[in-house]
Amino acid sequence: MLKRGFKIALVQMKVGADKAQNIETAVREIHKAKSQGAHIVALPECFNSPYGTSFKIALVQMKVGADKAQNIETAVREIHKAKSQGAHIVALPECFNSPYGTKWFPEYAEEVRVSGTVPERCGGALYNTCTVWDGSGKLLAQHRKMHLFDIDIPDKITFRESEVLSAGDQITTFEYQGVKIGVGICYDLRFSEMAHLMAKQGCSVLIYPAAFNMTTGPKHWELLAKARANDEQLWVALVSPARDTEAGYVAWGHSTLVDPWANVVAKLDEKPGTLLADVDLSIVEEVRSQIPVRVQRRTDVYDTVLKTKC
Ligand SMILES: NC(=O)CC(=O)C(=O)O
Repeated sequence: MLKRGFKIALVQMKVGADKAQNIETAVREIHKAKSQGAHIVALPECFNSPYGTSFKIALVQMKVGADKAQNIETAVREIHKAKSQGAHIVALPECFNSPYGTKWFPEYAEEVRVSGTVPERCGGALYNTCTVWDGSGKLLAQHRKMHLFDIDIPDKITFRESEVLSAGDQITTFEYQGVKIGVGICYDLRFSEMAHLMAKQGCSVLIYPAAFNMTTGPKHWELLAKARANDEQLWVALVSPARDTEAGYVAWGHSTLVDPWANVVAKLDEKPGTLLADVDLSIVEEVRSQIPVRVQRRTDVYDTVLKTKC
């Protein structure tokens, strides 16, 4: 029957935020086209997802103070603002509800799951935990900081999260509207193995709520974001609290978005503000196909393996 020609149907359908609705529309149109004699039916690119190849991310670099209710109010206001400006994903800084410091974590810890990154109390233990939620209030992911920030730089900064916090032991990734995203918290950024395992699980974007300081921030913040982006050929977003020079722990600020070529595409200074930018996922494929290190690894000689189950 196809020898002398055939009927093709090109379905120009509406693609919205509701994945199930998109699939229902596609199936209905396929059946309709078939009943009208179509031999081949084609759907648009990313017919199940509104992003196409890009989405908008908002990194909320907010002022975090001692007033927990005020911190939460600021976060909620900034989330609404970012959404009204078209953001699909909004990220808050590490410990957005609490001053960053081991003496504060027990007081500010939450037993119920709270969005963003907060000190979490679970039974007798405290964690530094990030949860991710979709627009309908469904929990998509929960990450407990896996690498605790225990450092000692004489005359500069000594910090020992392990005095009060327990470490998580899970790699955390989630899928939102067809995009696989990995989450790490602050010191986790320093561990290339963790980023590599998230990339191996299919991530195109890594988001790190973080709070580097005035010693490590200028030295390593941007360097590490670029390193992870370059190593794994994906997007890296770092979101910090704004700098408060009166605080016990002074955050570096400079929330940053780096593309898979390791270009810094957007960066804030130290003041409160929201970085709103497009994340173009086609660049992930571009870099990975042009510099194909992912398929050139000598996994016959070495490997990075996950030892806990996700
Ligand atoms: N605060 C952190 O967890 C990490 C940090 O400041 C650093 O690695 O430097």
